[in-house]
Amino acid sequence: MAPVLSLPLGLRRKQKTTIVGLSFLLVYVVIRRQQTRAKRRARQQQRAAASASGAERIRDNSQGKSRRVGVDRHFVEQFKRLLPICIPGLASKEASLLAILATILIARTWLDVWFSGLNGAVVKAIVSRDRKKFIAKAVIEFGLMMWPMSIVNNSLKLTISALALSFRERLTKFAHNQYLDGITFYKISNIDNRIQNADQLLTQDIDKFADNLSHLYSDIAKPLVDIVLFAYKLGEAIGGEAPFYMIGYFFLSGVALRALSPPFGKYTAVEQKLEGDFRFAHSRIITHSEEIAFYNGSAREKEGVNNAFDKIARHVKKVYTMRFANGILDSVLVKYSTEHMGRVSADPTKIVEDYSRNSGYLVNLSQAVGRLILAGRDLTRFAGYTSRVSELFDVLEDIKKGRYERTMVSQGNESTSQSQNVDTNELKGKVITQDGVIIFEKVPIVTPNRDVLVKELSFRVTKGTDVIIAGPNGCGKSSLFRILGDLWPLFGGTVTKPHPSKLFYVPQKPYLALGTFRDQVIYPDTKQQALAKGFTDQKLFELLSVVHLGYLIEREGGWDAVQDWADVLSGGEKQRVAMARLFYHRPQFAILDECTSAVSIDVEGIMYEHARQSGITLFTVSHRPSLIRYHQYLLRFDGEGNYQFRKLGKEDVQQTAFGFGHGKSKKGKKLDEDEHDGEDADTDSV
Ligand SMILES: Nc1ncnc2c1ncn2[C@@H]1O[C@H](COP(=O)(O)OP(=O)(O)OP(=O)(O)O)[C@@H](O)[C@H]1O
Repeated sequence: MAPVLSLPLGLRRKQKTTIVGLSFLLVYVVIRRQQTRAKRRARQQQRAAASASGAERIRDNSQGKSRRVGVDRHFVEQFKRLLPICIPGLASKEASLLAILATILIARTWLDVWFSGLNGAVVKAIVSRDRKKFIAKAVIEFGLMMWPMSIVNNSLKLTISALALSFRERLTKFAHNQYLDGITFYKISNIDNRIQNADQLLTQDIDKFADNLSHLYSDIAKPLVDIVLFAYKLGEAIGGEAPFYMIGYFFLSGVALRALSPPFGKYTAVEQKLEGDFRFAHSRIITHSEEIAFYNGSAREKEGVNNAFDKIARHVKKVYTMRFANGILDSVLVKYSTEHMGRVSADPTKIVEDYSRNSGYLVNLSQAVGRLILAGRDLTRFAGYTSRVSELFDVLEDIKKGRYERTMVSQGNESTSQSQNVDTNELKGKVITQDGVIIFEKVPIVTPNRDVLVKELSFRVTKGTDVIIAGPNGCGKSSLFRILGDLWPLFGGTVTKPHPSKLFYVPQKPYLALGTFRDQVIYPDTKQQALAKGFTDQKLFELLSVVHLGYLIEREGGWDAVQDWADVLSGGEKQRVAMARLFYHRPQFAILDECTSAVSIDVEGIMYEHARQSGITLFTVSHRPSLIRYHQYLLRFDGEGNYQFRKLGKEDVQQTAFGFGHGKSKKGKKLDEDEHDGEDADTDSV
């Protein structure tokens, strides 16, 4: 404050020497601090490379390494990529809003200049005891001025809110287009494991990024306009020295603050991730409330959510303690240095007017420079959100291009984890689209972790030939379908299959969508699409009767009833709805993955018969030998990497078991490891 006030005006030699000396000292401290930090960072990177990935590590997509999130070149690159999404062009709504905001900010600065002048005139009127002038200035002009001031201030808030919402809308729609493009939403959480909580990123982080961006524009643009204008006005009134020294002082303070501040950008990104984990822990309790209640698992779950929360609390505590120390520094270097000063003149009343007006300019100028420096602190927080949002978009883009990255854990003497990049465009597997047939030729069944479950699988199934698939838990039965459905990458061989619209998957736990009861049966079609296919409610009722669910229409209040269907229907009812859905779609091939496990054997038989009559060829995964009778072929895995594909005979129908143990199958070898396992597949083709 005081030293700052006296610096610009009438500086003596001694004072100038002190300033130069202090500046050098400051620069020295900053450089030393940067060096220490660089060393510490290098040590941290070494440690990070040696150890497994920790929760607090921010990953660099391109290299899978830890890196500091802050206002640096990387941030600028990320920001440059996000900006065109937020502001797609000069003719866009966002560009217009920015132009309006700029106009309002200039109007606001102009009003501040007016206010400083008015302030001087009011003080002069008081000192010269000019009652008339006092009333004209302090009461009338001041009163009138409140109107434009208030309109401008509120317009500022309105425009910033509109801008934030527009940015959020652009980013959210952009993200949704990518996330829900094909099966990207599946791959982002099942194949790639760079992102843990995509929901948190899509909801909270995008919102915070948009909000920060809209404020940042005014937080930076307004002080910049203020600095130019008030520096000019002040220079006009008291000469150029004052604004020069003041800006110089704040500039040095800014450099010092930047160097001494902890990496708040990184902390923001970490905080968001921890918030995501916490939310996820709670949403799991809601999703699995019934199972948890039956197990009486509340104490265990409480431990889980409390742990997730404690991590947030510890982190936030660390951050606010650092913010406290940093805030003191901010205040000392920037905030409290924004005081006013004046200059002596001849006429006593003019002196007061000048003093008051120039003080106004000076306060405004110093506040503007101060705000600009403090905006730098907000910028580091913004860098955290930028990093999170751009990481989401990077991963989405990678997945779209067929690339994924996965941290895999290898169990050896020591359990280690390493990141692996897979570019599916470089894989040797080939897909041929052909109606009425499914052929696997030397296809390895490989998990995204590169565990080889079956080295080479070959079989051929034509339309009308139903196959039952058996094998111990974890041998790769569902994995075969994940490969068939393009969920998992095809590492080799050739798969010939009909267009995906002619394959239909019925899982053990059917998905029930939000919406009416009709929506459950026709999912993912809409009512209009169903009607276009000729499915009136009457026809749908016939399908429902096949699976013995006709009573539900009356019980639940008709086809248009909306309920939380996952809660309302029993396990068996859900599975029967899923079978009705299968009959509605009538695909060429149906993959039935333990989808009748909760259905009574008689109703199961009726459903299987109906599927055959409808011309749907079945691929059934089941541990129930009672289902053998509905199939002509058996594909049997032994859990050791071998399989058998053969025709079923009469004697098979009498079987009471598939002849496998119920234990977990042996984990496959890694894809890159040498593989010498013998393959005693007894293959047959249909
Ligand atoms: N997303 C995934 N990423 C990595 N490995 C996976 C993934 N999903 C499943 N696996 C692994 O693949 C192996 C085969 O799983 P799969 O679901 O095909 O077994 P399954 O034969 O259908 O077993 P079950 O009879 O128990 O349903 C298992 O060891 C499992 O841990």
